Amino acid sequence: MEKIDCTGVILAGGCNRRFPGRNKAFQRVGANTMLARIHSLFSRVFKEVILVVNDPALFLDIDALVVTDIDPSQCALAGLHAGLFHAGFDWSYVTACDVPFVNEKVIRYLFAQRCSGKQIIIPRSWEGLEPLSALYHKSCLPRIETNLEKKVFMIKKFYKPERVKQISPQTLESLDPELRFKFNVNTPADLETARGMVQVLNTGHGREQREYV
Ligand SMILES: Nc1nc2c(ncn2[C@@H]2O[C@H](COP(=O)(O)OP(=O)(O)OP(=O)(O)O)[C@@H](O)[C@H]2O)c(=O)[nH]1
Repeated sequence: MEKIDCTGVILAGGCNRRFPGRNKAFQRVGANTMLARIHSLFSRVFKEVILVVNDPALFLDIDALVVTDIDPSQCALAGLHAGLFHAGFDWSYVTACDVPFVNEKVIRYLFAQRCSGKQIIIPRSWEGLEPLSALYHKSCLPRIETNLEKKVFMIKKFYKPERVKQISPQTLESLDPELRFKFNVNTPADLETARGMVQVLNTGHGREQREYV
């Protein structure tokens, strides 16, 4: 399938406080690190991939535009801001480096839902909106900047409801039945859960293994 005119933004500048001593981006789920899983899918789907970090020295090997936060607030909103600021396309799909099961069908569906008047196309799971698996238009930048200045860091707080298009959990389940695309790893226990979610199928030759993610 063709790559889409959209930037894939991966946020990887967090403090990993609930994952002490290790950087979540480099933890393995299945055969690859979480970051490598996301980057590999993004490189297939998007014409541009941006990684937003606070310590670029950790990410020298990755084939993506690596940028740092512009705002010093140290929160995911600051990462979203830098990602949209540097994006070469109007629309960006934004996710976090600790979301190992990004889903191409969900991404392409969200992209197809763009319409005039909307600045955010966002999945709604059974738990609520999923701001770190959503599509944002560059025109969100001024409201993000205002909230960063006001120190209102919760991402959803900058949304203007009439500019947001929500995608229902029922629709999402038709694309990703277990809504894995939004599973995120905060703790070592979450990492073990993610590893358990990777189903490995022995094909009969006993050697070749395929992951279903
Ligand atoms: N670029 C950038 N990304 C961030 C920043 N803070 C968090 N993120 C990313 O946003 C995503 C969600 O972050 P959180 O889970 O809220 O924070 P975290 O640092 O990963 O983990 P905790 O410290 O345990 O809360 C993760 O991918 C982080 O790497 C930041 O200041 N800058």
